[in-house]
Amino acid sequence: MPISDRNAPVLTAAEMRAAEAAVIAGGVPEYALMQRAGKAAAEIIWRAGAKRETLVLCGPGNNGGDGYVIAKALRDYGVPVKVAALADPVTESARQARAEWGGAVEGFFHVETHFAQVVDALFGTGLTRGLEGEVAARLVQLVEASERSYAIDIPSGISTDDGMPLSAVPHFDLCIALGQWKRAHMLRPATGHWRRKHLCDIGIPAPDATLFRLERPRLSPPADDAHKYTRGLVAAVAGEMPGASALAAEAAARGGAGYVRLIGVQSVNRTSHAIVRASMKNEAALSDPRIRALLIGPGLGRGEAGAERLGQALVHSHPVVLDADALWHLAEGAMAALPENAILTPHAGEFAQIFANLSGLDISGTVIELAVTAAQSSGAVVVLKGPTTVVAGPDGRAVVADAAPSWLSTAGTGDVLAGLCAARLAVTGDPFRAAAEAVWLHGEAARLAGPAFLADDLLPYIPAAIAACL
Ligand SMILES: NC(=O)C1=CN([C@@H]2O[C@H](COP(=O)(O)OP(=O)(O)OC[C@H]3O[C@@H](n4cnc5c(N)ncnc54)[C@H](OP(=O)(O)O)[C@@H]3O)[C@@H](O)[C@H]2O)[C@H](O)CC1
Ligand SMILES: [K+]
Repeated sequence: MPISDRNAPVLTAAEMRAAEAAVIAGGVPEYALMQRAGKAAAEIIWRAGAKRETLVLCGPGNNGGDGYVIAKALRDYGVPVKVAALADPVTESARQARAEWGGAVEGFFHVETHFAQVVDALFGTGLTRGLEGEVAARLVQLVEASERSYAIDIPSGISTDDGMPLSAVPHFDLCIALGQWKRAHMLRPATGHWRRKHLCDIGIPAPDATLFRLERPRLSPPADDAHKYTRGLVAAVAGEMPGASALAAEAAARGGAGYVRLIGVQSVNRTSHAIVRASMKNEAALSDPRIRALLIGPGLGRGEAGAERLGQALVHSHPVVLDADALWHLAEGAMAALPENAILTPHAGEFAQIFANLSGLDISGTVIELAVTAAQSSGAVVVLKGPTTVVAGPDGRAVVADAAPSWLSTAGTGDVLAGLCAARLAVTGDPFRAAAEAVWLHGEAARLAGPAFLADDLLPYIPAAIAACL
């Protein structure tokens, strides 16, 4: 189940093949799908490149088959096209596509090197190993010599399921994904091999997907009769470095919570007066049954005092967001104390520290497998933060955020994200939805803030990010 109908599925190669097989079993021939794919890709290439001379590189499988369909469609648009094949077609559909192209097919190593446009239809989801050295080098040469380049489905040499290059892979202007997004379309380092990507819908639904691309969520304004408690009370517990929890608390207030209480802080410069302070000694402040989300970790400290505060905070079993130093203490053994609705927001280093030591947990794989395994083993929603952030739930669902600005790699942005997670948890009561919304709002606030911001600068952009979702 996607978290909203805006979230497109992201498939493995095997899931894509299964989805394709289901459509074929339903009566659509494979060749018809190839026609749809090739024609859709050709239209994009023609719109981008008009009548620039184009070289289409075709491999032996159905990716190559798409290439022949593209070549024919471009020729029909009046584009001067040449085709160069690495090998003869080995599938029935690719043979048919080559027959319908009907034009000359040149040798991959013998065709001239300089073309305005190059289309890579050598290998797609059927890649089983890296390209031979001289094949990869020739592909790089042809693509680099062109003015524009297009990778059909996946750049040849990129492994579909983990986004890793298995041989030298050039950089393309556009990656044209066919049917559905595949994992490589979301994962680094693959995502560094194109400037833009585009998905062509060719009528292949993906019914059983568990991984989705994070898209703009739909949010609602507060109900007509809302008051601060019905909108959600967030309690943020401070620690040794109160500035971090204050930043997170302000992000929570901007992120839609009706009331934010900052507990255990003596003095913080410049915190909004709307954020209510309370002492750690005031037990009622922490046990308050109206608390819909407890936030602890930013600036907590790794000493005894931090551990003690975490223990005090978890006693009440409020829905919780655990970040930063709270995760550090968690790694020291507090995992069992997690309440039912918990969100953990580790970056890669914290993630390794928490989950590496859990016995029997296989933490190999891409960030997707890591986050899903961690969520399933901990029973919490895991937000694995990084250049590609993954939100995973204990039920195996995950969303991947592939487009966050790299300017987010600055101190304090994690505190802002934790505050947003708490706000959305207080508002929605659903930790998976909350974390996905928070990651999107965080990325959007960063996009709006532009380059070289401080984490504090994100705060005034959060309302505009929310406005984009209403
Ligand atoms: N999924 C869909 O709905 C549609 C997909 N289309 C396109 O089809 C490809 C997938 O096609 P497939 O034939 O499964 O695979 P490829 O074309 O990617 O390549 C398979 C052949 O290549 C050989 N191979 C694999 N790796 C290498 C390598 N490094 N060097 C040389 N040869 C390689 C492989 O042979 P083996 O030796 O491994 O047995 C195959 O012969 C998908 O990406 C889409 O572009 C449809 O056209 C539309 C619907
Ligand atoms: K390709």
